[in-house]
Amino acid sequence: MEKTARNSAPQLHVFATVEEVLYGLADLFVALAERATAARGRFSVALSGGGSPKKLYELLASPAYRERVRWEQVYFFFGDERNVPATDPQSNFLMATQALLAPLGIAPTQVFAVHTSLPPAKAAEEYTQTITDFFGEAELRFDLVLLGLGDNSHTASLFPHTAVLHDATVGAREVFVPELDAHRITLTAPLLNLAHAVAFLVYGADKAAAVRHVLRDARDVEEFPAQLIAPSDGELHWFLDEAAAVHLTL
Ligand SMILES: O=C(O)[C@H](O)[C@@H](O)[C@H](O)[C@H](O)COP(=O)(O)O
Repeated sequence: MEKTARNSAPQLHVFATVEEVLYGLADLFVALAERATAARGRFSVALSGGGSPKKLYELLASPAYRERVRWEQVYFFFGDERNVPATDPQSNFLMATQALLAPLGIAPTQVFAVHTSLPPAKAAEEYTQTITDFFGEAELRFDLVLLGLGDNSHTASLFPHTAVLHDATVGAREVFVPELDAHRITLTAPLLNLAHAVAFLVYGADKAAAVRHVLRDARDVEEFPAQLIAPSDGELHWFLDEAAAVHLTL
């Protein structure tokens, strides 16, 4: 049973079980893909990394969902990446490939990975160009950005007390994917906030404090970077299980 709460910005979708959370977000994915392909002939999605989304990707690639999306029109990017080889277990690209892209037979031309074989600064510069080239003269707006939440309230690789939190360098045509440090590359909050839709997937009691910090505590983006995520002209969804949402009153 879903409990939803619409307030000024985030749409909260709280479910009793993780399975229901995953199905709820998978249904949104399908709906957004239909909307985007009808409007723009394609669906651009920035995938999140870490452990939480793996089950979502496996569900989308399962018989329950694989026929409900026109995958040949879906283009995959990464909200952040670790600076490791694409064969490294820490690679977000590897996780998405194993859980989603390979099972669906997604063509390599539809997948835009960070080239972590390059030095981080070069990889960031090149990925910036990759993103701007993809959108070309069209609006520089992902149709969907998927995000997770760390127990320290980071999202993507926007970590507390780091300079990238203040990187507001998204202009008409310039997008910076700054090197966070020698370990990661991340899309910046201003770029993520251009999306037509952003969806957080957060489950488990270990995330409950971070969820409260981000959604209920006073604004303090240095401490709670995920508070930076507020699409300027798009939807913001939080898909949560009850354990992660325990401190929220709906
Ligand atoms: O590359 C990453 O790890 C993600 O971009 C990161 O922001 C992740 O979403 C959170 O750290 C939550 O990770 P879990 O889902 O593993 O808890």
